[in-house]
Amino acid sequence: MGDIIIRNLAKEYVNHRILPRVKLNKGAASGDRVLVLDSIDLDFKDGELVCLLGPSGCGKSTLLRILAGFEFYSGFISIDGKQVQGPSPDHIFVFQHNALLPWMTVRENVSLGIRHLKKKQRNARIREYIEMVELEGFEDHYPHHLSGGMLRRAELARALVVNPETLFMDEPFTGLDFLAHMKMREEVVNMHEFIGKTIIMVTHDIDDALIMGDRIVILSGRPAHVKLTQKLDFSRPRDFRNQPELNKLRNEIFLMLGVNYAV
Ligand SMILES: Nc1ncnc2c1ncn2[C@@H]1O[C@H](COP(=O)(O)OP(=O)(O)OP(=O)(O)O)[C@@H](O)[C@H]1O
Repeated sequence: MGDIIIRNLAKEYVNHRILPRVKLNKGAASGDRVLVLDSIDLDFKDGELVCLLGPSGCGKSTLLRILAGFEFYSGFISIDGKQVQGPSPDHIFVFQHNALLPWMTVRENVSLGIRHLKKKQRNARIREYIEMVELEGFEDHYPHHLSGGMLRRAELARALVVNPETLFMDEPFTGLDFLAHMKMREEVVNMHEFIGKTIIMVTHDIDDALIMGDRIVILSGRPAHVKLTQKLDFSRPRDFRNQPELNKLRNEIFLMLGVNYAV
């Protein structure tokens, strides 16, 4: 289960670095406070694929890190009925940039989260997930031998092999070329349909959000509040040319995010 409830969430950073060191030493001030998230209320259903959009620097990654238990916050968040108070093995984070360990092969990287399993069971799981992301034959390769798309797929396998209830993805397609991006997008949608886990994904790409999401959430500029939360009931595979309502929504979202003409 991966129901997520967020109530009255706020996040404030204290930025010490902009104060002169001498002031800090005298203890005259504790730093500038930056309110990043304010009064956020959201509900995500178990198994939903939710895409978070918003202007650069508004706090999308901050919200994702809070959900994954990496940041303190004020307000209330629960996942599957349990209040978020820190990281959990049930909630896996896929980072924006390659986070595979360079001194380990694909197989070793994928096995990281399941080292507690017996060898036979562990090997079967590794095989299953390497097949799922179509990396058969590359098990013994090191990350520097893989293309950008293969690295992202290996990361997905490493995240999924632990069978997490919830997956948090921070711009998972960063750095991929056009074709690899399209392929990965399709793979994540297929994988989501297959495994049915809750996925929360931060993206800059409005098209990714509309093609992939069961729901989109748009945050405002800082301090971010929820500007729009909308369920996407469009059939799949989605196509802007053949689904006029989807295309209309696309134009509205571009406008909402400050772009007058979507191309
Ligand atoms: N550890 C931190 N300390 C202080 N300020 C921070 C910290 N982390 C993030 N911020 C600030 O919080 C704000 C939101 O950052 P965040 O990375 O969440 O935005 P974002 O919407 O994901 O940005 P982008 O779309 O550009 O990746 C930014 O102004 C950033 O400078």
